[in-house]
Amino acid sequence: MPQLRPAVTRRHAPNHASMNGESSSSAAKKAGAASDAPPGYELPWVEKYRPRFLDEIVGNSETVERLKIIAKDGNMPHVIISGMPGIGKTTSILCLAHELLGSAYKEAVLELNASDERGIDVVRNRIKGFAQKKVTLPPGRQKIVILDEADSMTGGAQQALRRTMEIYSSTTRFAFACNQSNKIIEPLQSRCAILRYARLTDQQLLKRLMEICEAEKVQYSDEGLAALIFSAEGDMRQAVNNLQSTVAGFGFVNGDNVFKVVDSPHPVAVQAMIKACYDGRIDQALETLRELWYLGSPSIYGSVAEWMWGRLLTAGMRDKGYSAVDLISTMFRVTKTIDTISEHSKLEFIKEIGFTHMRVLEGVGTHLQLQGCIARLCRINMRKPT
Ligand SMILES: Nc1ncnc2c1ncn2[C@@H]1O[C@H](COP(=O)(O)OP(=O)(O)OP(=O)(O)O)[C@@H](O)[C@H]1O
Repeated sequence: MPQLRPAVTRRHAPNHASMNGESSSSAAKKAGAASDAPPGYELPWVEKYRPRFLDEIVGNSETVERLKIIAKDGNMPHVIISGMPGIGKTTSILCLAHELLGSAYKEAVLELNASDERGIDVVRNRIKGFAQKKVTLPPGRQKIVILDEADSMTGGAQQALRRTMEIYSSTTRFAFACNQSNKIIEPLQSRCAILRYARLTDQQLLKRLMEICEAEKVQYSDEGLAALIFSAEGDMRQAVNNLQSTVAGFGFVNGDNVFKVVDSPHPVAVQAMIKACYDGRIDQALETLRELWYLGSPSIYGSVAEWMWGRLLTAGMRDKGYSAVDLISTMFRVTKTIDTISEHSKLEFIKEIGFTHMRVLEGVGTHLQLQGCIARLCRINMRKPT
């Protein structure tokens, strides 16, 4: 992952488009921007830059190659695409359907997602009705039923699909997108080709973000892009949404602005805390923790009144108030990326942070819990007294 560098290289995204004599709209097209929005209406960038062709999909290249072959040859099998949110599963299915069906898309595709009713009645009526419908298609092409977020369909509705998928398979194919393929019942899984999408790498996110920055003429720093990538954790939708929110809120994408938008602890502060633990500087580590936690909970003060006083007196000074879950998960992610800690200590740190994370999730998300974690991290590298 690109390291968060304290030195900020301020720059304006070079407008290669205009340098090459291209307009910014053609740069946007290069980044895959959809151009059918009415003038003056700004689409969310995740929609504006949703890939329209399989070629434009970033990452998971082997799986996307398989889809391209299907798009070329036709005769699409029933497919399940599974993976974490925001990595291009739905987009891939939509691109595939467009490439297979072209202008017949509107007539020959039935798209249902979690916002539609998808109980057993919909399977019996709408899906069956669509499967029975006659549509003239090029040879070797079938109608497509796209079931997005299929893992939230009821068991009964999934059971009801079994026969429909078989009876109408000569004219209708099914494409499921889901986060967890194990939530799709076994009989459906066995009827489908299962494709798994992995989370996107930092380089893949970076490349796409830079393309969008160029198309939108966004002002950014390297540190800002690294912060977007860090907070997105491989989720392209999150990265693009956070980019747009930061631009809308601040006009300039740097680390501080991004972390304000995503409202998570600044990794540079958390990194300093972890390094202090590694060096055995417990007072400093606890002080950083206090700054991040401070005023997060009245429990560290004698009474709520005292806590309110504390808030008033120190308002604007150290009002971070991050929750235990935010802090412990950032500690985990930051520890993974610190290069200056030996591999052995890193593993020990991650183990300790993992145990604390578990306790926090069990309900004990107190300041004391995190202080205990810091103390144990400091102990890892301490030499035993001789
Ligand atoms: N691989 C990718 N390449 C380019 N853009 C992507 C990719 N993945 C996601 N995006 C961007 O994120 C948006 C959401 O992607 P998509 O709907 O395909 O996610 P998903 O994997 O189906 O997520 P969910 O599981 O939440 O439905 C797209 O409109 C696009 O802008």
